[in-house]
Amino acid sequence: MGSGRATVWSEAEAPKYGLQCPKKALETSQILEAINRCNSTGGPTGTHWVLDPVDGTLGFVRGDQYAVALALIEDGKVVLGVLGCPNYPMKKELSNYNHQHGQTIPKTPPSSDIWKKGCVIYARRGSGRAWMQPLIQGDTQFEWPNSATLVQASPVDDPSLATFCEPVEKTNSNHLFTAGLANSMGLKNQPMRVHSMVKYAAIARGNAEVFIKFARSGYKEKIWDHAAGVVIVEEAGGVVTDAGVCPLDFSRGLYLEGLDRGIIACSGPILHDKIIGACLHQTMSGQAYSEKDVDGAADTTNK
Ligand SMILES: Nc1ncnc2c1ncn2[C@@H]1O[C@H](COP(=O)(O)O)[C@@H](OP(=O)(O)O)[C@H]1O
Ligand SMILES: [Mg+2]
Repeated sequence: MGSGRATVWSEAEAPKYGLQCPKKALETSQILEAINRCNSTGGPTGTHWVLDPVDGTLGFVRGDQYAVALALIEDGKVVLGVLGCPNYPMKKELSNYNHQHGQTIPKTPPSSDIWKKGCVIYARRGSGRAWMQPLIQGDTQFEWPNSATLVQASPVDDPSLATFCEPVEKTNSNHLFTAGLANSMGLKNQPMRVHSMVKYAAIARGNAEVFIKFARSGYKEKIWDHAAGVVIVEEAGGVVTDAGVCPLDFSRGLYLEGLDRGIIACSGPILHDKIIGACLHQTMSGQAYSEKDVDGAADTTNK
């Protein structure tokens, strides 16, 4: 299951990850057959891997943030999430440096020796822990924990100190509505606009406190754009719901069916309560939340 693109993983890399290399190299037809087996449509029962091989395509083509996202869903619940973030630095201060300079990655790193580019962040449901480690470089053998470190969502619960992140593209989320929310909550920092599920990674490792995505009405969120990120944020201590305070429902097929307006991911319950309150207030006071409501630009296509 995935977003329709396929990556062919190099068999030669297998031993690096403690896996057995196939005795004979796979032929193209065998690889295509394996890819064709990826035809699950999800649902409430069974076990499914959910893969987004390039999440944040625009970020990828721009040389900015993107993620390779993998999640395991068992009977409709996400039990495992892994985010490979090739342009997201291990060092927290470097991610902050990027944000302060209005870009998600610096084009010129401050110093190449401290610039360990790229990380993998992952969590298992119920473990209460989320891990981060550098991408395996060169000939390094993968031997867990291989410099993996625990990450935790930020303890900040004062909105005036919190940073919120959102999609870069205003076609993907209503920036006007989120600016209104941020304002009514007293969020003072500039929004951190980041492509892809790296936004969930930023919450889980404490670079930002709030992630809000309010897509146009008619747009249906895909499970592969959120599954890995949600479990990672939750295990790192964060809270993720829709605007109606319901958990995201991964049991209803390829889409997050029944999603109430938008997605709100926070570093903790206090900020989450505040943003839900602000959201209610904003909706009651008639502020439109979807771009369609704002400018009539209905777009019901599901890319
Ligand atoms: N009109 C739209 N509204 C909301 N999300 C959209 C959208 N069109 C595409 N997307 C989804 O938003 C994802 C990117 O998220 P973000 O905007 O947070 O970077 C895309 O993932 P892909 O890039 O994997 O296709 C895509 O699935
Ligand atoms: Mg995606």
